Amino acid sequence: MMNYSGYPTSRPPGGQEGEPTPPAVHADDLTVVRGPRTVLRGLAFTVPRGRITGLLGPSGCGKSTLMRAIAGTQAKVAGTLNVLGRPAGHPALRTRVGYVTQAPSVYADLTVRQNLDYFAGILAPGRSAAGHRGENVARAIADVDLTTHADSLAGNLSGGQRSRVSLAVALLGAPELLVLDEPTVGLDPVLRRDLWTLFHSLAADRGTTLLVSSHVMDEAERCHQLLLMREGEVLADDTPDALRTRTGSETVEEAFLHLVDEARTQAAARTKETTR
Ligand SMILES: Nc1ncnc2c1ncn2[C@@H]1O[C@H](COP(=O)(O)OP(=O)(O)OP(=O)(O)O)[C@@H](O)[C@H]1O
Repeated sequence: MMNYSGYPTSRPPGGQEGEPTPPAVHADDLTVVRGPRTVLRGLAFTVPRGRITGLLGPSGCGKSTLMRAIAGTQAKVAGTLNVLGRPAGHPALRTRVGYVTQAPSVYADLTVRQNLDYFAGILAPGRSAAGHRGENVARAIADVDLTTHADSLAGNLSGGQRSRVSLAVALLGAPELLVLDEPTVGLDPVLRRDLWTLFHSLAADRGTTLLVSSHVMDEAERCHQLLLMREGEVLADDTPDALRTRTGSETVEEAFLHLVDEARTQAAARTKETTR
């Protein structure tokens, strides 16, 4: 059943039947300060559930900072930032949100399987969960296509393979929201395509929401929804099709450039207005 906002209605844990399911992420007037700089300024956007939202923008525009805020690891976050209906960083979100940083976080002196066994043991400790843990570990390794490397030391893998071990760790708990910071950077085209196929099957078959950052505009075409960022602000929050149509562009890259020019013109007009 859909409600007026386009979100399905269901009974959220502890909620009333018929209440709308909150979006995966809802931000309003979100501001983040890092050191002396305001890195994110007054952001307002929504990330829908069960879809792939691409977070795109040039290097340094604030993508990682926004992802850290959503994952609850960023200090000095002001404004509204709700994740799966709770304030970002809420302890109840720990098992519901998977976050993969740009730097792979795996133990180099353990094999792929040992890394996953270790994290699976933290998620579901105890002897009685051993069978379940084994299944989850095998599934996560297969998901990221590392079955043939399961017994290799993580330290002996390539950078791209290590990133996929990190992704497999995040998949272990079957999170409702996966926040992936530049997961395809440095991967060859075949692996990039395979990862995008995995992202689509996670969304379609498991209902997972994915927020995927990239500074490569052609990856935008693979997303259901886009958040285009520039210099700490959201330029657009729309589908690739709508963005292309609205700006009369052939590609999302062209649409992005169009929006940048539009924002510059508006900023110049505002400056002229205030100096009059
Ligand atoms: N610890 C910090 N103190 C002050 N400023 C910081 C800090 N970390 C990042 N910044 C600044 O915040 C801005 C946003 O950084 P962020 O890493 O979020 O960008 P990004 O879009 O993810 O870039 P990239 O694609 O290169 O990873 C940058 O201008 C960066 O210089």
